Amino acid sequence: MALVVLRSGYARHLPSQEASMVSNDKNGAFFHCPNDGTDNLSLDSIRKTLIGLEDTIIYSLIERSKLPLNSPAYKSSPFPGFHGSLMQLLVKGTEAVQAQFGRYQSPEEVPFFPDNLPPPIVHPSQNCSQKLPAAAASVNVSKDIWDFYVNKLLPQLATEGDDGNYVLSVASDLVCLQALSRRIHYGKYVAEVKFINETEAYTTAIRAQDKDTIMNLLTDTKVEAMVKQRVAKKAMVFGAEVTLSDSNGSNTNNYKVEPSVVSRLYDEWVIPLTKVVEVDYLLKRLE
Ligand SMILES: C=C(O[C@@H]1C=C(C(=O)O)C=C[C@H]1O)C(=O)O
Repeated sequence: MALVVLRSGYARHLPSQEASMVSNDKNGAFFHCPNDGTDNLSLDSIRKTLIGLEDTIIYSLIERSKLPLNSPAYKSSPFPGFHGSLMQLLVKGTEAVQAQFGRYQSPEEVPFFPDNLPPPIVHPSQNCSQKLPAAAASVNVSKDIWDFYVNKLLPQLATEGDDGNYVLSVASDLVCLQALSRRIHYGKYVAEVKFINETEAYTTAIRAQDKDTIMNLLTDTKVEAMVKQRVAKKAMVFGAEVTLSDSNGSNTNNYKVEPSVVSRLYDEWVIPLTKVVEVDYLLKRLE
């Protein structure tokens, strides 16, 4: 059985055979477009997308910080037919539904549980989602993202405690994980543009499988410094506690998520993993 969204907008479960015949022509409006409309690749347009994703990531962290840690949701406990944590169960199930709507047809959307995902019944429209060479498909740092999120970031975000809201907590975790993953795997587009802009230099380094040279070619320390400064500032602005009592309307000592947590997140994880994605993509670019 597969979940099908009909032209009428209603969703129905159909036998898989019938579901795979659902058309996704233009009139059917079943099309997928990266919400930034990346029809043409340029470093500026991609960087603009990454800046937009900073907002998405920071807002998602602020939402998660409203709930306590709820640690039982991350411990392995037997569920009928599934041995894993509540978080793993919810992420796996959500990804299975989203896969049917074509979520993982874009190179920047990488599932955390790629095995046995159902086939898409909705495919991206050709006229607006950017296609990358085949090398992009196998570049995947999801495990690293999951590990740092659960083991390093979450304890800094959520206060100790258990209010039993496990499903709300893990649903909020998934929003954070998908935003972080999208930002980091956007490194594939960055790498492609850098390859196009400096094909000869990258080709020589790729042919020599020279990771250090590739890393040096793609690193822009000025941009990285600006990114870290900007995300800390956004955390201050987005996470400021607004009060009606004091003169300037906000209590500047109390942020929903510590700005230093966000800038360290980028410094220690988001930027390094984005660059790992860029290097891994480029090493495969000439295959
Ligand atoms: C993403 C880019 O590539 C690298 C990674 C960056 C990041 O993750 O913020 C910033 C600059 C580069 O070192 C880029 O050049 O914009």
